[in-house]
Amino acid sequence: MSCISGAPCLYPTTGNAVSTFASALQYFAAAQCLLTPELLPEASVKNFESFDFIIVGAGSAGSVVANRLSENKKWNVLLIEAGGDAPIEANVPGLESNLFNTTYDWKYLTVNNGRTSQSLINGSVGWIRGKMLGGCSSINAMFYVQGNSADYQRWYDAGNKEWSVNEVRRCFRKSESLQNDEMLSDPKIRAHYGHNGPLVINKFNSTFRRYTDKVMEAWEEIGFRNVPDLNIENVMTSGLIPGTAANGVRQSTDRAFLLPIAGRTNIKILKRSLVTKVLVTKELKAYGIEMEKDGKKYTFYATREVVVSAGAIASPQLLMLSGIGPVEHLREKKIPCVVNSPKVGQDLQDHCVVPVFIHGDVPDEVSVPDTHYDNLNYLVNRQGPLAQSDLTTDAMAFYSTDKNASYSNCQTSLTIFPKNKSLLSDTITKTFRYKENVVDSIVEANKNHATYLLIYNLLHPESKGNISLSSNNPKDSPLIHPNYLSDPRDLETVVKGLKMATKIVNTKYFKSIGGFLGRLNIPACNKFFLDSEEYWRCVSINLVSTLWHPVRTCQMGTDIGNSVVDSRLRVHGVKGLRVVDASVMPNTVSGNTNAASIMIGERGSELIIEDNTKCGLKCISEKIISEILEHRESNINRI
Ligand SMILES: Cc1cc2nc3c(=O)[nH]c(=O)nc-3n(C[C@H](O)[C@H](O)[C@H](O)COP(=O)(O)OP(=O)(O)OC[C@H]3O[C@@H](n4cnc5c(N)ncnc54)[C@H](O)[C@@H]3O)c2cc1C
Repeated sequence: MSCISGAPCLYPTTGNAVSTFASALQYFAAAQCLLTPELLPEASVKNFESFDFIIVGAGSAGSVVANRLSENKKWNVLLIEAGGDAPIEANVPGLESNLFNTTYDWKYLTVNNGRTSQSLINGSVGWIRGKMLGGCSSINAMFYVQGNSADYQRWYDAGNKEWSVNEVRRCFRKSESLQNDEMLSDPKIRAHYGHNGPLVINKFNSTFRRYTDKVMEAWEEIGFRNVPDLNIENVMTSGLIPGTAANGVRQSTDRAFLLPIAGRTNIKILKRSLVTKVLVTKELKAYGIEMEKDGKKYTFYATREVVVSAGAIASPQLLMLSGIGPVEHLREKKIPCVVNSPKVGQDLQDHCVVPVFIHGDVPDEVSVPDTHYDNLNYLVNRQGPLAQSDLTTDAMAFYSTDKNASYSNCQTSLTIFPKNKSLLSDTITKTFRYKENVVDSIVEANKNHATYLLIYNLLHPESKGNISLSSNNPKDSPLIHPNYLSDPRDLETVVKGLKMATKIVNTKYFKSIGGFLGRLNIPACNKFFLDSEEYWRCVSINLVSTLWHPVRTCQMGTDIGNSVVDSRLRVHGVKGLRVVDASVMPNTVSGNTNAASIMIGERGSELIIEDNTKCGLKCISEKIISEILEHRESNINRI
């Protein structure tokens, strides 16, 4: 037997060395316990119990709503989540991709349209979605991006008067607790962020910093100015983005908004419970929900409101299952129509992705002992590769294909794979579902070269997708038609944006490391010159994928003809029912959508609180109480 170094292991010892190292081993064997926060207790709830509010979904927005509504001790709140507690992998940033395609992911797949994404397995894009406390905030890449003020001005200009830029900015600050010393030392940055909110914002200590610094110099060289804060300046700029991670641990919304209120007696949380229907009276007032847990059906009542925060896929799905949606579609799925709401599930927007692979001489292969050291470093110091996302670095650029634009239409984030990195093949196969021929061409180049992956995404797509029901069974995944690049303007912007991004290959840094653009083996595109417009047009059509930012499927707006909810997030046509999550965005934002979803949770809670404080107990009408009693009687009799 010999040590890693090759020295013999059976070396003379007094015994102390053995016990010293053995105790260290014991420490490391138990170290995963140091990573786990307390678990939120499972509520004990009786079937047919009543609450003031029922919230469906404990994700980015729903966790915020649950926290804010239960601040009022007089209100009883029930929060229902389809998934369970997040696993250890959700706490450790560098294990993010290990959650994909597990029971903690809804594992949605888009419908193959026979035209785009044909170099993906079965022509369908994997729409990862968190199915656990924290929702997608427990599985995402942790970038904290607020978007451009012009995005919110558009919301306001479309008639959504509750969403002025000032209100939106105030609600971002309400959630935030900026804890990065360098950022705090800059007065402008300090003033931009909030400091007393539950959500910790910090920066990653990237282990790739010496390379990200060089890529930032390269971005500067091609006109994407380096700035100290990308949430303040995000047009033709590059920099390091802050993250929802603190001291090497993910700050998901359950950790930030639910754990601290575990002691409140007026909130109950049900886990692993699938809400299947919102109950609506004949007078069109929501008065409860039906759900399933461990194969049993339950009914719970809401005397004030039902808040749907199930995310951009499941929220429209639940509305349709409850009879609120386009009448023809409901009829086809044999669901009685409660309200004909034609925009439910429509006008879906998503940030679509096209990858650019650039190969170069560094960074070199990571040795096995280095990997072991990295793991120990994380356990002891919460530092090293495991303290940052395994899918991306924190370097990012925002730019526009239009020279005079006031906000960006392209975003690029940077991932670095050292030479011969097995994670590269895993990432592109499992995460992006690329077919073998594409994967092989990238992995082959990575064998002897480091790989810089620029994840390009289109920020303001004109193409509109939709979500519809595959059946009236709540357990069946809905049909997702993203319709990426169906509007020709999108393809033109993507091609221009990619051409701007690839200029980086000719910068000083990339020349110094022998950088070259990798050709992707896509048979349909192999006839085109590498980096030509035709090549990128072909690659984009064949490889288009997602950054997992679906929005707008329950958009807010002025009436039922153009939207699903009003500016106060009340579902058009039904009283006592709101949607509060990413699905209500009237237009997507210039960046990743987690921060905006949390902000929607904050603003939505304020609107609910305002409306329910104004009317006091009058919000609970006698009519509703008698409906609930009648419903309970008839159901209890049936049991
Ligand atoms: C892989 C990935 C990476 C991402 N990276 C980033 C990033 O780095 N930065 C960023 O800003 N954004 C990122 N995003 C996007 C961002 O996380 C989402 O936009 C945001 O979390 C959406 O919040 P939400 O509240 O609308 O929905 P969610 O967070 O998805 O919450 C919905 C919750 O409802 C639950 N639910 C659904 N249906 C039911 C039902 N019928 N009954 C009970 N519960 C139900 C779900 O399980 C889930 O917990 C990423 C997303 C993914 C998937």
